Amino acid sequence: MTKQSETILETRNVKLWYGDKEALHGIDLDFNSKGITALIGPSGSGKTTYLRALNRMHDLEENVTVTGSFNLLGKDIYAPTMDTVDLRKRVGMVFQQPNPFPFSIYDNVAFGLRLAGVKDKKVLDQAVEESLRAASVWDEVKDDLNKSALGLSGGQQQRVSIARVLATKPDVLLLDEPTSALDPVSSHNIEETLLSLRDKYAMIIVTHSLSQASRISDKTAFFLSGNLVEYGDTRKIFLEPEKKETADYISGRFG
Ligand SMILES: Nc1ncnc2c1ncn2[C@@H]1O[C@H](COP(=O)(O)OP(=O)(O)OP(=O)(O)O)[C@@H](O)[C@H]1O
Repeated sequence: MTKQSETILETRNVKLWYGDKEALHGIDLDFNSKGITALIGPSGSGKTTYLRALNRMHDLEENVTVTGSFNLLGKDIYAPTMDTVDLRKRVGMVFQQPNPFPFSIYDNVAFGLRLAGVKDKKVLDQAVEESLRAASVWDEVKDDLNKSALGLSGGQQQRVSIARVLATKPDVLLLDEPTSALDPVSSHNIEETLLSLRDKYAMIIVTHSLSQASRISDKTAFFLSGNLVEYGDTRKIFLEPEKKETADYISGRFG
């Protein structure tokens, strides 16, 4: 990371239950305002569960209980007064499957701004271009902005999904295995896009790919059975992990 960064998001003693099954057992993690944090760990270790708690996606499910503190720049994410639409603009989510809406590329990227009441065409045009440029897909789509986003390749759709999130000027981007449905070239393009954004945003990425985590992340958090086993600089986690479980996972002994 080249720029100075501060803590933007602090979580403490995060516990989460699906019904009466405790899936997270008290996670403490802080995130810098710039840079990429990878959440790694075997299947079922709680990575996605934790990620979705960060922008209250579990509110949409029944029977989920979340406790602990979630502090986004001094504001309690779970405060009853928190507007979840606003929260999800500030803490945007990119999913595993590219998920463009079935309308034009332009309308996809302008969606969040229009929802926020922006009508001025000049403002929208500028935000759409800036966001598509930031997501490294502008050159490929600039002549087709009025065509359906569903006609794009999976990799282009995923970069348009990233542009859609960037358009609302988030503080934090959550990325849930954003390349796992993509071919190697498209995955590489997404990684390059994320690297180009690391000096501007806090990004938290769930990934099953240890090579991806080591290539692109500044920090790595290793989850196991609903616990955070180890967290630190990615180089340190990969080269000199402190815990045996981390070393075993990194070296491919399980998971
Ligand atoms: N909607 C749900 N209802 C009940 N249990 C769930 C639900 N979603 C996840 N779980 C359970 O919570 C635990 C953590 O799952 P989670 O999906 O967060 O793990 P993960 O590390 O992201 O796994 P993966 O890498 O396979 O996506 C698992 O035991 C899982 O079975």
